[in-house]
Formats: sequence, structure tokens, C-alpha cells
Amino acid sequence: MAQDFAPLTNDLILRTARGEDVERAPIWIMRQAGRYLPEYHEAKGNRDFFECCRDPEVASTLTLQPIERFAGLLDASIIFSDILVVPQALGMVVEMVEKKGPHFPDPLTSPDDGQYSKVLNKNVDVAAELDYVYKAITLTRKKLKGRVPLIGFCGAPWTLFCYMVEGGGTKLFIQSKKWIYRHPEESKALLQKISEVCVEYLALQVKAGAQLIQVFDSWAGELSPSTFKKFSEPYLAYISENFPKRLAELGLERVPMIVFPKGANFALDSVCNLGYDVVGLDWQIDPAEAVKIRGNRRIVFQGNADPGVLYGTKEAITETVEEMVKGFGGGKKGWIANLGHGITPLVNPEDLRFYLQEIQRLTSR
Ligand SMILES: Cc1c2[nH]c(c1CCC(=O)O)Cc1[nH]c(c(CCC(=O)O)c1C)Cc1[nH]c(c(CCC(=O)O)c1C)Cc1[nH]c(c(C)c1CCC(=O)O)C2
Repeated sequence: MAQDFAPLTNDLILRTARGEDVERAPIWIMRQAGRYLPEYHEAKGNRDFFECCRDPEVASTLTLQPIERFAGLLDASIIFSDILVVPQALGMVVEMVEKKGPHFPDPLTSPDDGQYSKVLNKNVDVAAELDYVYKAITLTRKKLKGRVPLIGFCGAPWTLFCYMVEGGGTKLFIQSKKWIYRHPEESKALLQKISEVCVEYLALQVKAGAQLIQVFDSWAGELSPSTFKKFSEPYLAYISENFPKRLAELGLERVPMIVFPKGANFALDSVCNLGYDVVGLDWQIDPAEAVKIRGNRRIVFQGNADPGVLYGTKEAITETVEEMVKGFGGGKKGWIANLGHGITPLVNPEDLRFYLQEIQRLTSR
């Protein structure tokens, strides 16, 4: 490692991800830095969202906010960035529209569209295009001073593909479905291109200081069992196979890999064979059922309470945590506590604190 970072004083999530027995389940929360925190709005001010991602000082400040607010209750940090920086690196314009979400003014409309071949043939300099992310990671590692490990991430090829063809969020996935059912080969070529960029991007995040990585397949649940096998799984497998190889080429040690194929519980059995150390679960699967499907495979689960429970009473939170802890077998092995998806806006941060405390209390026994 080129950088000289302080040694970790909490490596619980790394030991858990490697399948070791642990004293309690490690905890982190997807989207733990973000809009539910008043200090996020304060630090962001009226800066543009991607401007915050591109400014290492701001991005590292935002990454540290939940770690500072919930000191002793979070066992990992995740770099403040977005999955859509990869489409930007591929040459697409992406804007974040206040209160609306991401918008691509010029999405990929069809294989004959000039944009498609431009993106497909672009020689992406992943080191240069996303240099600001690596700088943010290195600065964050310095500021963390070894308190907790830092997670790097990217979007899964299928999820990024959806954004690139839809031009933003969607409920119907009309364009994505047109692409895969009318232009399967051209879709696969684009998915492959995205996968290659993701491998390099993740490896360079590790070089900069990321200590584990997560691949977010937020739209996996829009596919059928058959199309998930064709348009998502092969590319998730490409990443899990080639990312460690790329690390080795760069002289870097292997780091744990997490995959989160949201909504794809129908494919959990085969997702457990994709080559990832950790599989993220959403709240639509019973932990005990997931544990049964896992069998004796050396896979660690991550998740999975309904993020909506944080709008509930303390009693509802405690009951949910009790069920989750029991379902995952107590938390001494094989489980990283989280929510089943990102924390949502308007959650009271103190209710998140109670959720974290309850997990710690019920897994420390
Ligand atoms: C699908 C997706 C995106 N981005 C991401 C995903 C995968 C996870 C998931 O499924 O939720 C991942 C992401 N986005 C963000 C992070 C930062 C790190 C963290 O988890 O704390 C991470 C890991 C910051 C963000 N990314 C975004 C914000 C909000 C920006 C703002 O309005 O201030 C933050 C803090 C904006 C964003 N970015 C994206 C959308 C759809 C939106 C708008 C809607 C929303 O906020 O949920 C794309």
C-alpha cells in the first residue's frame, strides 16, 4: 500500500466478511450519509450534488458525519459518492435534480443512436476520469484515523444500464425492457463495457484506500429469473472474477466483496455461488429462509430490516431487531447488520440510533 494509514482499531466487519467467529454482528447502514441528517444539508449548502462528490474535502466530511454522530455504533463507513459517476466516466451527462433524482439529458435510445457507439467505443481512462473519488477515499482514510474500515462501491452493470437507457429513475422500465427484448446482443455488449470499467474503478478505489467493496444492483428485482441469468448475473460474476485479478496485478491484497441484488431473492441460491464473500438481502426475505438457502456455503449475509421500521415506534424497532437477530442466528458469525435498503429521508436520526443500539444490545449477549 502506497499510503501510510493508521491501523484499524475496529476491524469487526472485515473479520465477519472473512467468515470468522466474532463477538457481535458488525453494523453499517446503506445511505448512512445523506438527506435524513441535518448536518448533511448544512455541509452541502446549495452546492450541486455531484459537485460534493467531486470535492474530496466535502465528500470526506459527509462520509464522516454518521461515523461521528453514531460513534461506537457504526462499524464501517462508505465513501460519499454515487453509482452514476460511472456513466459520467463513460461520457454521459448526468445531473442530480433537487427533490427529483438523477437525470440524463441524452440517454441511450437505441443501438443506432450515435451515443451508443460512442459510449461502447470510448477508451475510458478510469484512473483520470474518477480521480476525484480516489482522492476522496484517501483523504477519508486519513480522517478516519483507523476508527472503522472504509467501503468503496459501484453500481452493478444491470442497474447502471437501466439508468443509461431510461435517463433517470423509472417505475415501468420501458426502455430497459425494449433494449433487452429487442436488442439483446447490443445490450450485452454495453453491459460488458460497463463491467470492465467497474472492475478497474473498484480496483483503483482499493489502491486509494477502500478496505471492502460493494456492488449495488438496485434494479435486479425488475428482471425475471431467466433474464436475471442473462443480463445481470454474468456481469456480477465478471466483476467478482476479474476484480481480485486486477488487485493482484496492482500488487494489492484481496478485499472482501459484497453484492446487493435488490429484489432478486428468487435467485438467492445462485447469487450465493457468484464469487462474492457477502450477499446483501432486502427485507422481502425472511432471514431464516435465506440461512436455509445458504446451507453450509461460506457466504456472509448483510441486511435486512425494512427501512420503513424507522418510521415506527421503539417497540416496533425492538421487535424487528429481535426477529432479525434470531433469524440470522444471533450475530456471532455470518451476518453484517444493515437495513434491507438505504435509509430514507425524513427518518429521525435518533430513531436510527435506537435501531443501532438495539442491534448491538441483542447481538452482544
Ligand atoms: C440507485 C443508486 C443511486 N445511488 C446509489 C444507488 C444504489 C443504492 C440504492 O439502491 O439506493 C448509491 C449511493 N448514493 C449515495 C451513496 C453515498 C454513501 C452512503 O451510502 O452514505 C451511495 C452508496 C449518495 C446519494 N445519492 C443521492 C443522494 C441525495 C442527493 C440530495 O438530494 O442531496 C445522496 C446522499 C441521489 C441519488 N442517487 C441515485 C438516486 C436514485 C438518487 C436520488 C434519490 C435518492 O436520493 O435516493 C442513484
